Amino acid sequence: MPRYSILAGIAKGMRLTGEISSYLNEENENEMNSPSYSIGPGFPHPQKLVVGYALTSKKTKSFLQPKLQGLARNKGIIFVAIDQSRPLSDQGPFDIVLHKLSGKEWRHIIEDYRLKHPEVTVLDPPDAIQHVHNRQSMLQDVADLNLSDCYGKIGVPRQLVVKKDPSSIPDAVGKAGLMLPLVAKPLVVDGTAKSHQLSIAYDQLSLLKLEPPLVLQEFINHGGVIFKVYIVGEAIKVVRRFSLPDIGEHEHLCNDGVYRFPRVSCAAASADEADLDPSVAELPPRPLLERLARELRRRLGLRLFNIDILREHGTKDRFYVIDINYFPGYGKMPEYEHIFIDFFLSLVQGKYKKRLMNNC
Ligand SMILES: Nc1ncnc2c1ncn2[C@@H]1O[C@H](COP(=O)(O)OP(=O)(O)OP(=O)(O)O)[C@@H](O)[C@H]1O
Ligand SMILES: O=P(O)(O)O[C@H]1[C@H](OP(=O)(O)O)[C@@H](OP(=O)(O)O)[C@@H](O)[C@@H](O)[C@@H]1OP(=O)(O)O
Ligand SMILES: [Mg+2]
Ligand SMILES: [Mg+2]
Repeated sequence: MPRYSILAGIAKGMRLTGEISSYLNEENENEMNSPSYSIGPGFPHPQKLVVGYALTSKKTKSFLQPKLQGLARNKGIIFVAIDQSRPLSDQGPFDIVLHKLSGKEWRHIIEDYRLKHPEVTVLDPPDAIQHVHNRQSMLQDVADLNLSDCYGKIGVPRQLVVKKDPSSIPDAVGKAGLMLPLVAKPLVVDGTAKSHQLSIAYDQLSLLKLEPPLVLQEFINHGGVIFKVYIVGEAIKVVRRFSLPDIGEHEHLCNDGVYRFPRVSCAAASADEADLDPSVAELPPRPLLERLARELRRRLGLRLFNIDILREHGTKDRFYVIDINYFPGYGKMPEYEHIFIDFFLSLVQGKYKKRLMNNC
């Protein structure tokens, strides 16, 4: 029996008798002794909120930290691992499904599940995730936004997509009017280390050495600090990270070739406490981020993502979005545990209210 038909049943005055425990597989049975959550005033019956998750082991470790699990348990939220070797519909029932796995097969499984179980909140829809797995389409929605007069200007760097034939790159770069140096990024982000292998091309000749399919993006000097804007539903949290240093005239002239660079901004070390030039360190204006997050949530159809933003060095309010990631490393986001718990509760409260309205 789907959990939400139970909610609707309760709303109509039915009593709940031990049905929930049959939902939980054995390994979670002792969770039944933990507290339950109440989904709102006038709704006294306690419930368990079950979050099924299908994540890589790396993600499970970084996201499902003991503190999150403990706080969640106290609020009546339990996490249940999805067994990928068994049909998804035979598992649960879940209130929420969290997932980040690569491959077509998983996409089909989760899409099929969404269609068959509209009562379950799947975070997030596979098509919406696919959209941000391509470095061209991921930034298109930002480019389409006209956020030029919202406490600052926000756009995307000029960029060019090269699908094949590296010999055509210098010409294409010239025609598109892109200025060197350029950041070369694999077109598709598929969760592999290779899809995060970026390089800088300093001169025309080195463009021939690049391996399409890729995106060539103008390098934006930003004072070595990047802003990572984490979004969890309605919540927004910004952190500073160290990034690449500026490329001045001198560095540009003295370098040639293609330089691979490491995943500098992914490192856990935060730049939040560093002694930085205030004009570089100042966070982007809150109203700008709120507007951007709201628009992107709607346009992308995602609730769990982050946005990488650069401030052009020497400007106060010229910002560039350079990357959008689905279900990023939230474990590094301060207070992520409370933010997620509130988010999960808000999702079921929202659903419950909707059900009540429909039943009235
Ligand atoms: N256009 C740019 N101008 C200047 N620096 C850039 C630019 N694009 C990327 N960088 C630098 O390279 C880093 C990685 O770029 P990007 O975020 O696009 O790659 P990614 O592989 O998607 O990384 P992530 O681990 O965040 O998913 C950025 O954090 C930033 O330091
Ligand atoms: O490795 P971390 O935990 O930090 O998380 C990174 C995450 O890897 P994971 O999903 O395998 O965990 C990456 O996902 P893929 O593109 O490779 O799918 C991407 O979202 C990065 O931007 C995240 O770093 P952050 O932007 O938060 O610094
Ligand atoms: Mg990034
Ligand atoms: Mg990325």
